[in-house]
Amino acid sequence: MNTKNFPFDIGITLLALALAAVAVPLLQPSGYELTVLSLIGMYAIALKGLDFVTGYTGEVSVGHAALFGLGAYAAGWTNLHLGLPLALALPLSIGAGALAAWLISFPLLRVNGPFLVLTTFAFGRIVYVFLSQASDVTGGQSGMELAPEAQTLFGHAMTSWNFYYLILASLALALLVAHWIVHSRTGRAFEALRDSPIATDCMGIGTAWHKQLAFVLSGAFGGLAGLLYVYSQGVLFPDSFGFEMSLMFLMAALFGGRKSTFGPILGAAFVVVFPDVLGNHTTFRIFAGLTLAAIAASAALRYRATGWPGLRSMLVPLAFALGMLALSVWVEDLNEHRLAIYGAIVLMVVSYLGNGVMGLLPKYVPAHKSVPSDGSTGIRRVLGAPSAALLDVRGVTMSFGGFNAMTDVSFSVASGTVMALIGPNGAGKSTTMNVLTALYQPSAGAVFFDGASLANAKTTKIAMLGISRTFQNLQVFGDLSVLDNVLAGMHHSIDKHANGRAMALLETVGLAAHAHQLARNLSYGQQRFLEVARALACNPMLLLLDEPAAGLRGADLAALKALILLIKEHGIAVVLIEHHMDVVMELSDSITVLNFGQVLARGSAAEIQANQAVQEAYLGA
Ligand SMILES: Nc1ncnc2c1ncn2[C@@H]1O[C@H](COP(=O)(O)OP(=O)(O)OP(=O)(O)O)[C@@H](O)[C@H]1O
Repeated sequence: MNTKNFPFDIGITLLALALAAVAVPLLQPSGYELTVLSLIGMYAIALKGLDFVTGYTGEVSVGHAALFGLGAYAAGWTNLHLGLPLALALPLSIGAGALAAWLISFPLLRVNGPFLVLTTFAFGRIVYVFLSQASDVTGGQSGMELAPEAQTLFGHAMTSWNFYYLILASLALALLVAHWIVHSRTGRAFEALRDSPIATDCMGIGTAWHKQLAFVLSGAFGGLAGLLYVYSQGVLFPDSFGFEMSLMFLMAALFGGRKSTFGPILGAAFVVVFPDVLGNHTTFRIFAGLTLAAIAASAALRYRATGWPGLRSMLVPLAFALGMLALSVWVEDLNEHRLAIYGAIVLMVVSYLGNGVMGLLPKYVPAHKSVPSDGSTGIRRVLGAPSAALLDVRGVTMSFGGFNAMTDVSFSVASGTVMALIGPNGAGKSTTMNVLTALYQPSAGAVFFDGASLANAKTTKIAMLGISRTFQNLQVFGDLSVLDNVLAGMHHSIDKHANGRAMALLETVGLAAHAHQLARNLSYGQQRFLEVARALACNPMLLLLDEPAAGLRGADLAALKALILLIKEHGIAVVLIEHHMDVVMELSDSITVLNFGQVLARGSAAEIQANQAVQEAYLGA
């Protein structure tokens, strides 16, 4: 990804912020209006932080307000008790948010789904109870009030204008930093782990570390927003950082739109301004009219792009916007229905506009600078002397609660050769691959790779040592582009030549024309080839292919055979699990047959074909 070319999203957002800086004085806002704008800015920074977690790694946090609060209280406390000027508390607030997020990330790593949400909830509660009960430190429910000098810049009074510009500048900076992070290999890793944690680990990227990093970043951004909050408000109350606030952050993040630069600003504006909009008849009518216009325009654009299916997806939002306009015209007193309308709007956006309000805009696809292939195959040749037993599996037993999926399995694979692992369904072939990549720890036996034992080696370490794999149940990173899937495989070797080499790999597997497409839009067969390209991007010495020909026919099957031979020519050892016997017999230098978790036979293709026991157990069938 090219971080020097600002795409549309960040460019437009920064331009909008710059225009706001120029235009707001012309509108002669009141102090109150400036305070509202400043609040939107602060919340947008906190929301951008939350987006690392919700948007990029795909987790849900309902404890974000606690990080915001800790940043605010850390600065407030040091100002009150140690006299540290708030203007100098920046590292402290960012550090407090980041540290708390790092600590909570340890229990979060152990859980998923609803348990993860509950853990963030519990964290938020603990922080809230601390802020509201530890009166000696935080002032408890009576709050923490700072001296007026605290809100100065080294003695110079700060006006609401000063705060407005300070927050605008901080927001621009926060958006730029976030943009830089999500467009780096780290951002790619966040998205990879969201789509397939197993594949992420198997490419050596490290799911756990990147998940923690996303939480730490969300804490750092939350802490920064907290500092701006205490600096501009001068007082802190625990209720500003409780569960309701966390929920509001989450709602605003989803409302504005995930993974969008402008989304957090829209989300923040919605939660700050909308209660006022609803309180006034005229403003609500204007809002309802503008909403209908925006949804109608978006529906028209979708109709033009994709015809009836595009329009159909917008019918419910259109009906909703019409209903809201009718309501704003006919119902006199909206005040008592305020909360219901608020809830209905959130429900609508979250359920029917998957990408939030920003999803209403036509998808902007930046013109990709087509990076040419570097002209090679993209496959890294294995250097050094070939090894007769690059992979040496010795007496491995893998037991699941008393059931042995593998019993005393031994085989070895030489560099630059193809060894097929065949056998009936349930024979233990995929289990073997899972043991080789440390997704399972064997109950007995040992695995040696390139002369060293893999005992206790983690999945990511094994990838770094030179073993990469594909998956029987496809594990592509669906929401990344095809090119980014391959670049994710180069996580540890990324350099300025990476794009050219990734394109070369895509050319080698026949997917160069699809480089900028989302991987999930590829056909099943194309995704199989993409997994091979991604695994090759990790520079393996040993490649494990789990049923690469499943679902392939005709020309694709021939292309796969040629590809496996090419891989072998580069000195890479291949373990091939396959049910297509023509592929196995044509390509294999040796074959190991598994049956009920045990090695039934070993030998060349001819020997295996002639083996009576194999005939009976597998080939005959
Ligand atoms: N995590 C697990 N827990 C319990 N049993 C498991 C687990 N993983 C695999 N097994 C069992 O181990 C046996 C071997 O499964 P495995 O997936 O390795 O077979 P396979 O040879 O790859 O089959 P197929 O050709 O159908 O993919 C099966 O009986 C399976 O149910």
